[in-house]
Amino acid sequence: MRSGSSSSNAGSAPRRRPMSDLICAGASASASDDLSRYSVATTTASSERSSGSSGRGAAAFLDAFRSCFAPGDARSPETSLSDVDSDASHQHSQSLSSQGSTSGSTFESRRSARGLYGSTLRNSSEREIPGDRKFTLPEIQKATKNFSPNLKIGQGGSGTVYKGQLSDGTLVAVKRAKKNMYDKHMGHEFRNEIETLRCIEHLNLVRFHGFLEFGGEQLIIVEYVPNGNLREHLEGLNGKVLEFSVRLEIAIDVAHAITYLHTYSDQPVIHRDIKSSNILLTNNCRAKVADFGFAKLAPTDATHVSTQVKGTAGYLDPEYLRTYQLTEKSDVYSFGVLLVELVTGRRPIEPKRAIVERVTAKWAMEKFSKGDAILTLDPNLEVNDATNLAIEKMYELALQCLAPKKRNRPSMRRCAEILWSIRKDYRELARPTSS
Ligand SMILES: Nc1ncnc2c1ncn2[C@@H]1O[C@H](COP(=O)(O)OP(=O)(O)OP(=O)(O)O)[C@@H](O)[C@H]1O
Repeated sequence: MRSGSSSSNAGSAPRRRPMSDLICAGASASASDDLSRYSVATTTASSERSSGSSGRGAAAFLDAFRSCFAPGDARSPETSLSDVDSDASHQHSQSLSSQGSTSGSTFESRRSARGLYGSTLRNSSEREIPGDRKFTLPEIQKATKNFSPNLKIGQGGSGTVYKGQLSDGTLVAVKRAKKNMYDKHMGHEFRNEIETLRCIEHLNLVRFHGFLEFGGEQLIIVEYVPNGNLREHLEGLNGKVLEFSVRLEIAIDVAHAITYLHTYSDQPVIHRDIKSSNILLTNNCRAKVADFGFAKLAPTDATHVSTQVKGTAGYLDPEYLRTYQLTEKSDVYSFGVLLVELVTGRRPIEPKRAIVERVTAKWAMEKFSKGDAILTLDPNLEVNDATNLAIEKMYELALQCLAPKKRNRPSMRRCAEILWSIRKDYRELARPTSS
């Protein structure tokens, strides 16, 4: 299905939104206009980005995907993961020790030249990023009741997240960086998140309000997203099962968000940490992608940037692990893992299961190849014709996203188009028939 499907996408469903909602504020052209405009920009930016899945068959993908997990491959996700994270079930972000080459230096220097990197943040006195809302430390202390433990809503690798309410009533999430004077790397990560957040605006991305650095404090103030993260929902922590149709919508929201990052924003951004705990949900279960701590601006004059490997165990692109060459396709790989997670409800790595089931994506793709995809469906979900077909199609897409070689993975834009088509078919089949 091509962009024409976006018009069928704009029909009667209650939660449907115009494409203009999905792209950067200020864009007003139709969905297909926007898609083709940015498609051209993408193609010229990088030859890598212009390559699609090239119509390869599922079997070929599966063979290649299997080889990714072949025993003895020192770079296989299983090996890498155990090296990286002995307690994979926690899925904390891991910064791998391997340092890549410096072929991304052009990219880094261009970034510096643009003033995107460090220039406004070098001094330690209080300041705000130009153009963003101005915050003061007392204001944020008041909003978070002086970082009250009762208002703590999350703990990540680089800091603690608090809920807060500004004096005008706006609810915000305040990310407070870990205080580690000796860890320059951590400061770098935190600033990276700010610099990235400044450049982007999209309905399915957590909105950036501002930044504050004062004395030893580094604070990021973003939109508060009230309904927890996707991982919590898949685990049923809020007491309700996330219905299949909602999971499909979430997949589409995330695909839109990453498509925007890769193609619509001023300079393409690679998120590098797409995972279920970074997908936040609104009360209507719309998804917003968060956590730009690892994000990197994609090079527009090269096919990749060589960089230190970062990301989360279970979601990491094996080719990036092997070559340190980062492209948008690493996010596509992580998105493939996320698709499997949405269908199965399982974490990407389940250390307590039988060996054949431990790496969820591998297990699910094997079942899919034998025609048993339905056996992998989250047991909390109802099996019917609509889900049956949708699972098959979602796995077909997941298999392409999980292709060991990035050139065989689809673009995120293509993923979104395929998911629109899956949603259309799902709705048609799920509609009650009048007898
Ligand atoms: N804007 C927000 N609104 C509501 N809750 C949030 C927001 N940002 C983060 N959280 C909550 O805080 C948790 C931790 O977020 P954070 O981005 O710091 O770390 P993480 O992604 O879990 O881990 P890491 O940073 O190590 O990858 C999230 O999983 C989410 O539950």
